[in-house]
Amino acid sequence: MEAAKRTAEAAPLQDKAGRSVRAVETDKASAQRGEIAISGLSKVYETKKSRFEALRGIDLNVRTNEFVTIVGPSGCGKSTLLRIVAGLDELSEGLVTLDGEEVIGPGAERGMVFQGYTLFPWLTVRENIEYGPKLKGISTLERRAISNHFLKVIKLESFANAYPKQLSGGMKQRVAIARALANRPKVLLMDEPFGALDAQTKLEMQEMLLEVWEKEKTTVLFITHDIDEAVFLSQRVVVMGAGPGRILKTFDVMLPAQRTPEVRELPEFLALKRELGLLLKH
Ligand SMILES: Nc1ncnc2c1ncn2[C@@H]1O[C@H](COP(=O)(O)OP(=O)(O)OP(=O)(O)O)[C@@H](O)[C@H]1O
Repeated sequence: MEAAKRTAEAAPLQDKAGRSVRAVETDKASAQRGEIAISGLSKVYETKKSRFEALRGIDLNVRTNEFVTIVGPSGCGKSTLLRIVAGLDELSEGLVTLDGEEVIGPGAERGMVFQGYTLFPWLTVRENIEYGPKLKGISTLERRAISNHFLKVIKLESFANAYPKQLSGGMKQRVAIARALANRPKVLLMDEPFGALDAQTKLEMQEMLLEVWEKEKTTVLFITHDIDEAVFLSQRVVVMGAGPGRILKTFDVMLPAQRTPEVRELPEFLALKRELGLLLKH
């Protein structure tokens, strides 16, 4: 027993690329996980005086490792839907499952990134990233390996000891993504994460997110107002309509898997943007 314990303690916590062993092992397992199934979902906001049907009859499956974006007019219920998947809001009817298990509340297997910067201002970048693993009781050494890995992924190694107020908006969102990923979520739920960024930073963040998504193998459900962003990032675009919020149409994005900036010039890219634009006008 003692010998086994010693061996475990002596085992390297990082692989050659500097990634924690736990991270590498979890990656292998994550290839088969992260499937969201939403069926017959309705949401009614009700008070004694009023009743508002925000969502009606939503059916949507997001496959393991898939990147799906939801677009739709303001108020059509995109955030409500995401909050229900996150377990932050309750549905009125229907069912949401993650890998077959009913979602009944928030959970570390579902990471959230919002538009507003939600970093803890009193913690450094590294401490923000290590926050979730620390709550889980992961050792200091292993937490360090996790934060090292994600600092590298988001290319902010030199800002490890900086505080959020010392970062630009784009950098803060990179840390928010790293912080969500440090919990090794099965899915990443993103509500207009780049909505507040300037145009150039937004493009850089989109490319960075795709790199991270490919590396970390996470299912992503992403909300945006920006059609260009939706087409560039995703494998599928879901268009919602309002009154009550419902799914109008789903589009497979038939673009090269490698989304280089040149993809934006392709006729297929422009055609899909046009089609989405027309649908959203009505
Ligand atoms: N707690 C609440 N109580 C009552 N109504 C609510 C509540 N939260 C949201 N709503 C209503 O539900 C509808 C959907 O809101 P939601 O924020 O999900 O839309 P959205 O598509 O994300 O909008 P936006 O793109 O502007 O963020 C809106 O009409 C909103 O006013």
